[in-house]
Amino acid sequence: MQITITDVHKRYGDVVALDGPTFEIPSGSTFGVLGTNGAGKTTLFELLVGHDSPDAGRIEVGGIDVEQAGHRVRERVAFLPEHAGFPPAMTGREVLDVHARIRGLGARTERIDDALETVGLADAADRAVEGYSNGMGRRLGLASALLAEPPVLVLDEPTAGLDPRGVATFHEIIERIDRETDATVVLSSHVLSEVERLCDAVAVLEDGQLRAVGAVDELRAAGDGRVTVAVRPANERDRSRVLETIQRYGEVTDSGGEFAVACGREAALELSGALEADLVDRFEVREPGLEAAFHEALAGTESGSSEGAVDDEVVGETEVSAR
Ligand SMILES: Nc1ncnc2c1ncn2[C@@H]1O[C@H](COP(=O)(O)OP(=O)(O)OP(=O)(O)O)[C@@H](O)[C@H]1O
Repeated sequence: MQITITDVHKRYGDVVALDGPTFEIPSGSTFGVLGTNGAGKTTLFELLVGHDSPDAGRIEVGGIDVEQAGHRVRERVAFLPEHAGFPPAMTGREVLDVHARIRGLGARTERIDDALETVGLADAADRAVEGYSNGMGRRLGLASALLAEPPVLVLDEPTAGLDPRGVATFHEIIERIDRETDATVVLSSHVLSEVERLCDAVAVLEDGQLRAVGAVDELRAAGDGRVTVAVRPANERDRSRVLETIQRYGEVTDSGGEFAVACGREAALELSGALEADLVDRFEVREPGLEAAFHEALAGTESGSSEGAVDDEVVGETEVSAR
């Protein structure tokens, strides 16, 4: 089910949360909305699922205007919010049973079993939710979203706060949904590697504005050729020393205990020499990825110059297409 976002504006008091992004999310794709904290991702999702209305602009899901017919959109779109809580004394199965009834699905035992199976909670289904880990809670939220077998699944930072194993499990589940259903999956993240792995296409938001949009492959190709160096410290004790060294080479992202920095090939070589070998468990140089395109898109806007920026003609208007 295709989603179109057209010149959407939203303010909270003086804060401009969305400042006119316009792009399309192709039907059946897995689409990533990337952006740093406060970029406007959650706001966009709240509007997309009809929890709030834009001040101006239009969002259509499968040709239906969300503002005009929110109830029809909510039947088609399932939402995994960034923070979802459940009554702690209920079991996972009971939570899903209540959610199924609330949505008018009745007691669909088979569907509940399927959803639990899909998210890997079948064995924990009859345990109280209060005993679930953070990752299990997120997966229960996803199972709830899957109950209605929605054509559109909107996941707000689905892996935020999960440990590396939880992240990996979530990735596998999303990949399975992508493989086994026709659902259009829209997810937000600020972890580039995650979006690169899971998504066909991506939109980059910053300060509520669209900085780049396109198929992941196309955006990657439009990057500046910088490599990404991933470094895993050998132990907790040395993390800050390792980080201190890496920070000299660029902005560092930390995902699941592994640091990553985008830099030129020469700098990567220099960094490998600067890090004491016994402080590092893993040192990996990855070929140019989305990282470069992402930094380039944001760098061009900071300076206000076009130098080093993603060329709007090339990337900003690249037609988004599913792989
Ligand atoms: N209810 C609200 N009231 C006031 N300001 C808000 C509200 N919701 C969002 N904002 C502001 O709007 C901007 C966009 O926020 P939003 O939560 O959409 O960003 P985000 O990209 O999802 O960020 P994060 O990655 O931190 O979740 C931020 O400056 C935020 O402080």
